[in-house]
Amino acid sequence: MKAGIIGSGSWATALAKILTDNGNQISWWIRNEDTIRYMQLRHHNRHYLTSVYFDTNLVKLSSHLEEVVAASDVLVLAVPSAFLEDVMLQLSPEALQGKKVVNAVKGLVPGSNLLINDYLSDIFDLPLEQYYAITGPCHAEEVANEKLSYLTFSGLQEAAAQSIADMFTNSYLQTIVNRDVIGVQLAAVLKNIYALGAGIAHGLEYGDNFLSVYITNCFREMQQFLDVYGKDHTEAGTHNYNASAYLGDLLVTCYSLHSRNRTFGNMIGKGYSVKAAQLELNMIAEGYYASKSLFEKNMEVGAYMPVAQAVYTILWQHLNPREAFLALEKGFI
Ligand SMILES: NC(=O)c1ccc[n+]([C@@H]2O[C@H](COP(=O)([O-])OP(=O)(O)OC[C@H]3O[C@@H](n4cnc5c(N)ncnc54)[C@H](O)[C@@H]3O)[C@@H](O)[C@H]2O)c1
Ligand SMILES: O=P(O)(O)OC[C@H](O)CO
Repeated sequence: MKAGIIGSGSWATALAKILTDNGNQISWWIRNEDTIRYMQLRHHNRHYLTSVYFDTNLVKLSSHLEEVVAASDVLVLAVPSAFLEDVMLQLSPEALQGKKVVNAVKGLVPGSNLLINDYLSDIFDLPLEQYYAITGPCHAEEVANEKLSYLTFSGLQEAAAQSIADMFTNSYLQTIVNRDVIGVQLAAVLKNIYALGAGIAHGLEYGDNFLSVYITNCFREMQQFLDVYGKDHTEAGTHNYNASAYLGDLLVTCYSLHSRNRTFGNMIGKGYSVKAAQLELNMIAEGYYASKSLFEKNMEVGAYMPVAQAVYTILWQHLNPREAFLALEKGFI
């Protein structure tokens, strides 16, 4: 299977490393011509994971999206959710016909608040059977350093999910395959919101004891949301909450210093404005967009989500973080 990657941030670069380390030839869509020229000359991405060098014989770079999509059987999406719609709308509605689309984005489409599979189904008529999700606790920076990591590949077509996972499996990357393609995506969206909240707590100088209680309550809230959501969306299926795509990703994003969401939240807890934190981070914290999308989505779902709601209200309605956390403290078990 010929693989294509859409995006040039940290995660796209990490996934390109894994695929090319395994000897796969890839087509890679990079938006910026200067970044392409730099990579052709210097063999690494000048902005993200700069220590990762590529065998340029294995990498075909292009800023023409249609070209990359046409050349790929398996298309990996790794653009932050806030830009995904702008990127995908460059394609014709037939462009994804017959393709396997592998979503590595941990987010909802801002505005419509759709899961990526629902968005691709609406715009490109992509059946869920051709759609796969990559989730799990995995920071691009650790992939760059070849530290042992685990990724989960989910899809209704388990055999195809397995063959995609096999393209990524190697000595530093273990893969897990399941059919829970909706649940793992929602868990990934939620954990970004909770990690941002963990960062806020850290910025407010709560300690490790509180953080462990906070994460416990977030994990329960995540399950409550998925349980309520699943009642109206039977395709959501059953979820193994103790698997690494659920609990593991929540833990790594709340605890790791690599986490963009935690770092962003930490600045908010310390008193930065959203704008100032965005400028300082210079990377995308998905939890910021997710908090709004999830808040709106939950108006229909109706799950009890005090933590996600507090994060949304702090970021989007200027609620004082200290006051929000004082209110949360009382409800934790
Ligand atoms: N970084 C990780 O460790 C990691 C791990 C798993 C999943 N993810 C997910 O991967 C996705 C991508 O995140 P990332 O960490 O690679 O982001 P990043 O912050 O490293 O990169 C941001 C990317 O967005 C691009 N960009 C900026 N403005 C744009 C625009 N207007 N249009 C199109 N692209 C634009 C930049 O060129 C860059 O490629 C997110 O959904 C994230 O949750 C990231
Ligand atoms: O750096 P974060 O917080 O965006 O998280 C990245 C990955 O989703 C961790 O699995």
